[in-house]
Amino acid sequence: MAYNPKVNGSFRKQQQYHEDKPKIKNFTPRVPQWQKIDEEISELTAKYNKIDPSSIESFTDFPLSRKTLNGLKNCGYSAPTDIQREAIGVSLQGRDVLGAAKTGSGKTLAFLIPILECLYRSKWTLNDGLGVLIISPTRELAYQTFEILKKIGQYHDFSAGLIIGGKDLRDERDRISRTNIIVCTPGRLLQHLDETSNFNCDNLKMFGRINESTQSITDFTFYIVVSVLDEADRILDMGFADTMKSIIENLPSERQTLLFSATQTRSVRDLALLSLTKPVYVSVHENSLTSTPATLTQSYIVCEISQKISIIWSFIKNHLKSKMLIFLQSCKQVKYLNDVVCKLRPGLPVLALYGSLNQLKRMSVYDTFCRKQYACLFATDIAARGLDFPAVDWVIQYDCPPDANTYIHRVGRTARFEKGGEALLLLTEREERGMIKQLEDKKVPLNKIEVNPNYIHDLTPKLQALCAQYQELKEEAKRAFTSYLRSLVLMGNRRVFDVHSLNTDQLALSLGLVTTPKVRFLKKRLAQQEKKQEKLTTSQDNDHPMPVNQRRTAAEQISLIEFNADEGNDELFTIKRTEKYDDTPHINSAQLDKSNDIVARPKRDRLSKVKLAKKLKKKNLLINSRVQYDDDGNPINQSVNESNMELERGQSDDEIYNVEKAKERLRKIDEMDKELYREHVKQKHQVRRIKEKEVKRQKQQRDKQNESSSATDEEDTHDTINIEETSLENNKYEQEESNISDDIGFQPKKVEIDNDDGAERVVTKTKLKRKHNELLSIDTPKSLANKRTKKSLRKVGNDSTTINDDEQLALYFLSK
Ligand SMILES: Nc1ncnc2c1ncn2[C@@H]1O[C@H](COP(=O)(O)OP(=O)(O)OP(=O)(O)O)[C@@H](O)[C@H]1O
Repeated sequence: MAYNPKVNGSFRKQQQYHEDKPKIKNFTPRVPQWQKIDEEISELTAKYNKIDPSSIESFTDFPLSRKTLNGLKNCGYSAPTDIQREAIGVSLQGRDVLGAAKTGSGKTLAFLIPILECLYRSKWTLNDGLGVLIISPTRELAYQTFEILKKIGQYHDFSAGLIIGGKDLRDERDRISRTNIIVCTPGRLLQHLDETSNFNCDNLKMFGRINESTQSITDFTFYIVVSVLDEADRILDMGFADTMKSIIENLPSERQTLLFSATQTRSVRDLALLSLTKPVYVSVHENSLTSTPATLTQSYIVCEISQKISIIWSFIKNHLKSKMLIFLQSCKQVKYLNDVVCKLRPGLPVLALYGSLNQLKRMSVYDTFCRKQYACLFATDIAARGLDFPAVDWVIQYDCPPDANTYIHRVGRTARFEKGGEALLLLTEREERGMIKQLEDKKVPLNKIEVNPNYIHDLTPKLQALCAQYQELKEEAKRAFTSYLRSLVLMGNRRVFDVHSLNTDQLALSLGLVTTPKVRFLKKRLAQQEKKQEKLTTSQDNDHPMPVNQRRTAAEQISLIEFNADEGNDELFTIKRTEKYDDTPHINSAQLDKSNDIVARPKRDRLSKVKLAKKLKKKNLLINSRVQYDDDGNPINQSVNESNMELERGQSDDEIYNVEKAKERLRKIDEMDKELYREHVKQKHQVRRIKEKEVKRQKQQRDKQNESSSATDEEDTHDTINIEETSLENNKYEQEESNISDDIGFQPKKVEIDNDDGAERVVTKTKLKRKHNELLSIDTPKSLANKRTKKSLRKVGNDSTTINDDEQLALYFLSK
């Protein structure tokens, strides 16, 4: 082998290297991953009880897992906000939490961080199924929360799913049982709980609670769920309360519950519904001078209702370099204003977000508005809570909010996380009187401003022209008009919202409608109120005769009735939302620990069916009686009803409600029915036989006449053929009739020959049927007896008499 200095040289070097190194290497075994995780978990849990919120400056000061800290760092979150500092510690300790902080203060992370930690600590895997439920009031908010969860939880191995309406249910069903964290809306969650067979919350396994004696997390044997209610007060509001109740029934009783909102609920009823265990109330801005962000400038304008649309149009035209969110009360108003403003081309992107929009469109509008620098978004209250649209400059409330809480959430879409923003509220005079007081009570600082009339561009003529040009737009305007009035009626607070004080003609005109649409529900409502007022006056006159000067005026009484509607007396409409914050008892922080003792209000007993039936019977009302009528409007089957009554009469309650007796009674009625039916069939056959005989006889007569006559001209032959065909058809038709068809759309003609003058008459199937029914309806015992006698007479008589008798009998029946 030839010498290669390069190779040989390097070989020598290698040899030298190996000779220098010690021959036996010290082997230190690698620590397995699971052991590292175990060590980290025990290290973290040991620190939970030592968390001191006041000393925390960065997220790394919390005992959080490396994966969570990395996720937070990646998203640019380093220092916690006030609510995060206060709430994360207690949540990690396994306590139920009621978290309250101003809008845009970072409540979302305050519950997302503990839930990730809690799953990590219990070594949750994909196979363990559902561990955490996050419930949001709107689809957009659920979507937004899901997106943040994905970002901060990117280093964890948990599965998360977004369960909201408007998405493919089957797809959700397939994956739901394998999902660890579900972010959902209440309705859709309940649908899955009801319909998805492999989805239940029974075997939710979660981290342990604080051990009462040692004050440390030692007990890992509990099976519990962490449920998070974002915008808790809204979710527990009247619209969702029933759904939430059903959801909570499906959750295990051992669970940790976190509730967050800018306007936190402390109503006893809500807390009883959730059955919280010694909840901790975390409110970081309770002592703040205002309940809205300090960086938010708020003002309001008082104007006529008819001026609103022109003011908004002028505002948009003057703020083309802004991002604005305009709130309206109903979907139809949003749709109309959006369409109108789009048609008028203001010079910036115009969007609309409302509940009746399809899900894909909703998502795309949400994304578009997030991305745009300058845009105008018309929206209903689905955009009022929790949505974190970046850099919104203006929030305008075109319609007065239903209550102060809704106001706070609406304006909270701007001035988020220490950024600036402005809010403008449009009010009518009446709304100003009622609403401003409420807002002041809630610590909302507002300035009244005047609008320079020179800046208002009157939009009415343009709208009228548009409505005249586009029929569809006109219809939309009508719908917007009606839905606004309806929304006013549905508002709980009658001191602020009075539909009858509105000038509806002016409102319609301002929307571009020349004539005011008729609103039936308003008329009905007025009539109801008048009735009530009359009753009130008469009862006052009768019960408490009062001097005239002390009696209430009609207007006062109407408003009194309206206020009564606040208490749920409104019969025509149901109140959508009540101001429960004012009328339900509240619970303070000190009392929260005792909230377990709260007892749900007992339900009123309902009348059972038997009790109801007995009550009706006492009043001599016949239960489930039905009277049927024939074509001429005469009652039929009366005999059965009567016999029912006969049977029931004279029996004691025990006999009537005895099942065996009832069965016996039904059997008797059945027998009677069968007997009647047999009689009917007999009559039917009898009549058909008579008719056949009659036709046969007529044919024979004609044959005889034909034979005897010498006339053989074509016309006569033709006639005969016609008649023969007709009679054949008659037979055919009778065959059909005997089958009693229900096909009323098809009416074959029947030619009937008048016995007196031999003329042909066209009879429709309906007429025939009626006649047939008439024949069948001869079911009185007397007529039956007559028929039987005639039949027996025919039997004993000779042939010729039989024919005559039959003919007479047939005529008798036909003339009936
Ligand atoms: N620790 C933090 N550091 C920096 N930014 C944060 C922090 N926490 C939250 N934010 C930002 O603050 C903004 C508002 O947060 P979030 O939506 O959680 O507020 P919120 O209190 O839930 O508001 P709302 O009451 O309207 O629901 C978001 O843009 C979020 O990214």
